[in-house]
Amino acid sequence: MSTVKVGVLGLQGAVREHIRALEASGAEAVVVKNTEQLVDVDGLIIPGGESTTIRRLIDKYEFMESLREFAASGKPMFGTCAGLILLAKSIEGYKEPHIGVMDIQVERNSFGRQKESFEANIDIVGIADQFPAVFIRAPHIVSAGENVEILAKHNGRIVVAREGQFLGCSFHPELTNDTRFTDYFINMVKIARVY
Ligand SMILES: NC(=O)CC[C@H](N)C(=O)O
Repeated sequence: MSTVKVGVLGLQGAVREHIRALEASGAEAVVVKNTEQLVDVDGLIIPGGESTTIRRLIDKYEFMESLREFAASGKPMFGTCAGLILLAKSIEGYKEPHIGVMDIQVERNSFGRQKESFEANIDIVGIADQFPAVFIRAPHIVSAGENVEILAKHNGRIVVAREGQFLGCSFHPELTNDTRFTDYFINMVKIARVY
């Protein structure tokens, strides 16, 4: 199977780190800075960073319609940390979601009583045992619709989920050298492209 091309939304956040991780996993990686580039990629990662800042830049550069069209096209999307918040259909304390395509409700900064950032080894169904997950002011998934598969929890809170083409996690897989999470998403993109 030929290489897949995966975009990383390049408005703010851990963009370079995802590019490096994708390349380490053998995919072609593109920093997406304008809407035309979306047409050209087989899958898209929305990185971690600051969800409110990314949202402001999505509006400023008029990305929202194209992102929703991308989702409607069925191509895989992977949101990490702030990216998970951007994909969610519901955000606790907010009237409106951002992109709002994945059937989950999230709460921001929800590991607040622990250190601001921490690492934990977690088992993720179908992806990895003992994955070194780096949490940085991380959100968690409060509830999920019936078509959402819960793939991992940490301290009883949902931190990884998948709904068909949408994959989301609370932490930063791109900040470790463990390629298993990125490999899994690349595989989703390969399968989506074949069928
Ligand atoms: N590391 C992250 O992406 C943090 C997410 C950030 N706390 C937010 O709410 O957007």
